Parts: sequence; C-alpha cells; structure tokens
Amino acid sequence: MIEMKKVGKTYPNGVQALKDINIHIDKEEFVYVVGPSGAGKTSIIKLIIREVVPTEGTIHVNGTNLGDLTKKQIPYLRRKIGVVFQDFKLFPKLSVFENIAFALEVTEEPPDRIKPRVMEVLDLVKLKNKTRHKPRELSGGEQQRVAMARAVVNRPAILIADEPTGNLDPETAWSIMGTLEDINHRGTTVVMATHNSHIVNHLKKRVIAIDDGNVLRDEWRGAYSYEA
Ligand SMILES: Nc1ncnc2c1ncn2[C@@H]1O[C@H](COP(=O)(O)OP(=O)(O)OP(=O)(O)O)[C@@H](O)[C@H]1O
Repeated sequence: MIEMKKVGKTYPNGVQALKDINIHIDKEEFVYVVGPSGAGKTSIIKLIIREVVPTEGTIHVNGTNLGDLTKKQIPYLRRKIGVVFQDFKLFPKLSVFENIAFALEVTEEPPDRIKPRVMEVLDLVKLKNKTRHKPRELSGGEQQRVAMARAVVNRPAILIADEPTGNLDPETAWSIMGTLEDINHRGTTVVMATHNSHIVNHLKKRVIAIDDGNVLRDEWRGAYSYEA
C-alpha cells in the first residue's frame, strides 16, 4: 500500500530532513507517525502525496512507483489519498455541504450521485444536521469532521492526517479519533502524524517514531516515547 525504500530528502537549502527511511504500511492499517518538532513527519507525508520528491530511494503508493508519475498523473494519485490538516483548510464561503460536494465535482462525479454521497459521509462524521452551516459557524471539532468527510468522500484507499487534533481540546480530540477509527474500520488505511502523546499511549496502534530524519522505532501497539 505505502512502501518507502531507502528514502532520503534533502531540501534545496541543504537541510537533510530524511536520511534512510524504510517503511512498509499495509492495507487497512492505522499508523501513528510521531517525533519531535523538525523530526521529518510532515516531510514523510509530503512525499506520500507527491507534494515533494525524494532525493534518494523509491516510494510506492497503491502499487504505483511515484518516481514514474508524470505531472498529469499526480491528480489521479491524489484521488486515492485523502488528507486532513491541523488547520482544517475548509473553504470559508462555502457551506458544509458545498465544501464536501466540491471534492466530488472536481472528480466529475455524476450530479445525481453527489447529494446522496455527501449525505452518506456527513452521516459517517455525525454532522447531518449542519449541512447549511458555514465553517465559521462550527466548532473546531465540527470543522475537523467536515474536513474528514471531504477527505474520504471520494473513497480514497488512504487517509493521511497531519496533526488532526492539534487545534482541539482533549475531549474533542478524542471524538475526532473515534471518527478516524470508524473510517479505518470501513477499510481505509490511516496514517496520522501527531504530537498527542496521550492519544498515542491510550489508543494503541502501530507507532513509527522519527527522530532527526531516521526511523527510531517501528512497533505494533507502541508508545509515544520511552523517556521519563
Ligand atoms: N521546504 C523546506 N525547505 C527547507 N527545509 C525544510 C522544508 N520543509 C521542512 N524543512 C526542514 O526539514 C526538517 C523536517 O521538517 P518537517 O516539517 O518534516 O518536520 P516535522 O517532524 O513535521 O515537524 P513539526 O512537528 O514541527 O511539524 C526540519 O529541519 C525543517 O526545517
């Protein structure tokens, strides 16, 4: 599903963000990527979605060697990968319904299929009663749930979440984790970069710990850290 072999990333300014990354993530796994600020977590995510290219090594996503992709093929890769961010990145002028429908319109979903599918994902994230609201009329947790609904509306094989609970209070963060687990149980692979040690230590999953551009640990049902 996601395979990185001997992947290194040196940015044009000479910063070596990733050194020798070897990771294999299978279909339907739920994986935390943890590590201190600057460790390289976001760089791994950007490589998976082909926002940046590696300086060394090879990456396969869903059987495709990203090194073989032409610029024109990148949008097709992105359809297989949903992404959510810490700051939600919703369109402020569009309603909840329109924010999600937009993702189907750009992939040219037949118009009569759009409404049922949007309502289906709003049901999944428990927001069917807020379809006409604008993002500013929602709480942070609700906005993140809209972002998740939008990320999965095209039925991607993989959902990448970069610090999805970063802007949320602890209780709301747990509700977001419930939604991510529901998405995972429906067959989507979830890769979540996080600093939230409480969640990682209590909702046990595979943990890939990155430090200084290297994989420090890769453990099934691991912990956030083993210090103190
Ligand atoms: N576009 C870029 N150009 C140059 N250096 C970069 C770029 N993006 C990231 N870096 C550097 O690469 C290293 C890894 O950054 P990255 O954003 O992957 O870390 P991170 O683990 O996601 O950190 P955080 O938890 O703070 O988001 C850092 O030293 C960072 O300064």
